[in-house]
Amino acid sequence: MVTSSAPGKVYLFGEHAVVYGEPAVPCAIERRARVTATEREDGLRVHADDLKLDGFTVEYDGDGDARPDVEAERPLVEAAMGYVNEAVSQVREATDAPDAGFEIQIESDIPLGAGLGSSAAVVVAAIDAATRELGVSLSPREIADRAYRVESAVQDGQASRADTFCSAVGGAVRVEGDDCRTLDGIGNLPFVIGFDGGAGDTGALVAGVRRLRDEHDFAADTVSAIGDVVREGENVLGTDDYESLGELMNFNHGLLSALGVSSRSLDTMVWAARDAGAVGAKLTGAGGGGCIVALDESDDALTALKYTPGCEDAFRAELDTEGVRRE
Ligand SMILES: Nc1ncnc2c1ncn2[C@@H]1O[C@H](COP(=O)(O)OP(=O)(O)O)[C@@H](O)[C@H]1O
Ligand SMILES: C[C@@](O)(CCOP(=O)(O)O)CC(=O)O
Ligand SMILES: [Mg+2]
Repeated sequence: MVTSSAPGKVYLFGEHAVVYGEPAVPCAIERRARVTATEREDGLRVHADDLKLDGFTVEYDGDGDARPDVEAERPLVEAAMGYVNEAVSQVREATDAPDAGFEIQIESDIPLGAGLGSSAAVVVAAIDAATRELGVSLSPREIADRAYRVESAVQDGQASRADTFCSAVGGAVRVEGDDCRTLDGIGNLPFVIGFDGGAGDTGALVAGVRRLRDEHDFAADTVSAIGDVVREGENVLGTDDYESLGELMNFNHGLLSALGVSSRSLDTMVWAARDAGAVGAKLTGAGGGGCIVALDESDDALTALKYTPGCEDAFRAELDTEGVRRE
């Protein structure tokens, strides 16, 4: 039995545009998914108590047929289980054990589908735990690469390496296409997170941006403009010029909003944080609902968010310099 954990993340800049080759800067945060893998005879048994569908267990027989212990529509179960299924396929391939069976237990402090990278954290931790369980230890970069293939498969071929690389190596990173690097000397930015209690469908939101980008030149320009914001942000990162960083975050949010991935509650939280003095605020991740990230050294934005109707939870997020690790 092996337990591994991996962190979630916020995007300082660049989500969505990163799918089309623009750079992005996600930062790992101290909220983790923990996955325990135990080898079993055959098939796959998954316990995911945090997965809404209110916590359920799915057992797969040797033929890959899912038998959930709750009444749920099959497509719903399959959608929920996609990441774990694909992660186990990657483990079987990496360990050269096509028939390996696993009991997988998932526990996570990262809200699901909220833009904090729960999918990447679960997949990265699952690949690490299950490969180690079979006596194979992959480097964080190899795990990141396999986890990327999982996200790509589940999101219909439309994913970037950003979330999975960030979760595997930790800290602040920069991803542009296949080029993935760690950013040194960033330090702890004063991140405040607001969570509306909801979630967005990453695959559908990514597909929506793709459609707009295919249909309109101005939408393609909007995606490129996000890349420009990131490139400018890189010049400021590592300095203590939070004002400029914040201004660029605000611009990034506006561009994401133009691409249709914000929501009323995300906008409300963004404005609550700004009105309380945050130097910048934007949605993080795929959008549609879920989380915003604001930059504020004082406690004012945090307090304001806690009293903002529609904001279910607000908390500070510390940079997590550690990526995937065995527990
Ligand atoms: N604790 C968990 N247990 C099982 N599956 C999880 C868990 N957390 C995340 N997942 C998987 O990740 C999906 C959410 O990923 P996604 O839509 O990319 O949002 P995000 O990565 O922003 O949280 C869930 O639908 C589920 O399949
Ligand atoms: C929208 C996107 O850029 C980030 C999605 O992040 P999350 O799964 O919502 O945490 C998609 C991707 O990079 O694969
Ligand atoms: Mg995700």
